Amino acid sequence: MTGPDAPAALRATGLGFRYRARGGWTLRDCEFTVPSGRITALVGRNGAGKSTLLHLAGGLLRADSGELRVLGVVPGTPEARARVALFTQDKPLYPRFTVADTLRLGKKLNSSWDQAAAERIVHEGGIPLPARVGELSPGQRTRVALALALGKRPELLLLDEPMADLDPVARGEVMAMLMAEAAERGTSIVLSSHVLPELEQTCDWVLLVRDGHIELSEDADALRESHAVLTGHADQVDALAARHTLVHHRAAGRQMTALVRQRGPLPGDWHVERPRLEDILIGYLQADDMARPAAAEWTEVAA
Ligand SMILES: Nc1ncnc2c1ncn2[C@@H]1O[C@H](COP(=O)(O)OP(=O)(O)OP(=O)(O)O)[C@@H](O)[C@H]1O
Repeated sequence: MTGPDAPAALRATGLGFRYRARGGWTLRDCEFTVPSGRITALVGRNGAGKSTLLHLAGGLLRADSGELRVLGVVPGTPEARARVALFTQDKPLYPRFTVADTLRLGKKLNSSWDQAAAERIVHEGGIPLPARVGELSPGQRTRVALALALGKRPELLLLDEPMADLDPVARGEVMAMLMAEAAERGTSIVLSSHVLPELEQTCDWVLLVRDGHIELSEDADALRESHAVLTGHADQVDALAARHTLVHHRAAGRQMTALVRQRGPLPGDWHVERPRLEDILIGYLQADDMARPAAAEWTEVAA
């Protein structure tokens, strides 16, 4: 179901998770809602917790605290498994199977299987159906795994760095395919990626994870409208920070460039530019560095 009454694609309340072997919390107090029918960019620095979040949503891991719902249901239940597809970085496929065997298995396991859609995805990559999966390149295996995920005709598609092994042409094709899927079928898509320019045209919702917390869960256009890149004299920074949220700033001599979330009219003595989504995301990701102690301070903390 899509539309205003549809349950959220993802909803988390107080969500927490820790890997037993590791001890501390990997995700903590996560509160967010991703509406259905969106293409969501899941972004964050290495180790922020993106894959963990997708594995929880896909039902491969269980929350240690709080609650996560996918399309209004508990992840990993038969209902959720029927409606949600998860593409993981390790792409678990049987290497001795041919591509045709793999799609046959997809058909056997999924009542809503769309063989034509799955075959189209592998054909577009020039992958012969009789080829053995174990003899394919990583990028070709990515395509087969995507064919399995999309052939299932899921209502929610969770993709963990699907572009990582693809060549530039294939990346464009896969992005176009995902946009068509969302536009034609209303499929909700959550896509983790480090390639920010590719998210600019595709994604209309942003979920940004920082050190196991959700920092942003917001409409992409609303983010563009509420942020500004300002350039001006560095001695104005305190006045700026008093009125607006300073996400990230960088000084070069007396000049300063700042990414701010506006909390009202901007003062006139700054040069103002509207940022691209990529600029905003980089600003938030760089803000991680400002919040972290420098290397020497890490040593002190550890000592
Ligand atoms: N199986 C595991 N056992 C123990 N710790 C893990 C395991 N998987 C991930 N972690 C840890 O959990 C944290 C979050 O990892 P996760 O893979 O979710 O991050 P990520 O945001 O997807 O990173 P990346 O962008 O590098 O893929 C990291 O500190 C990682 O070391």
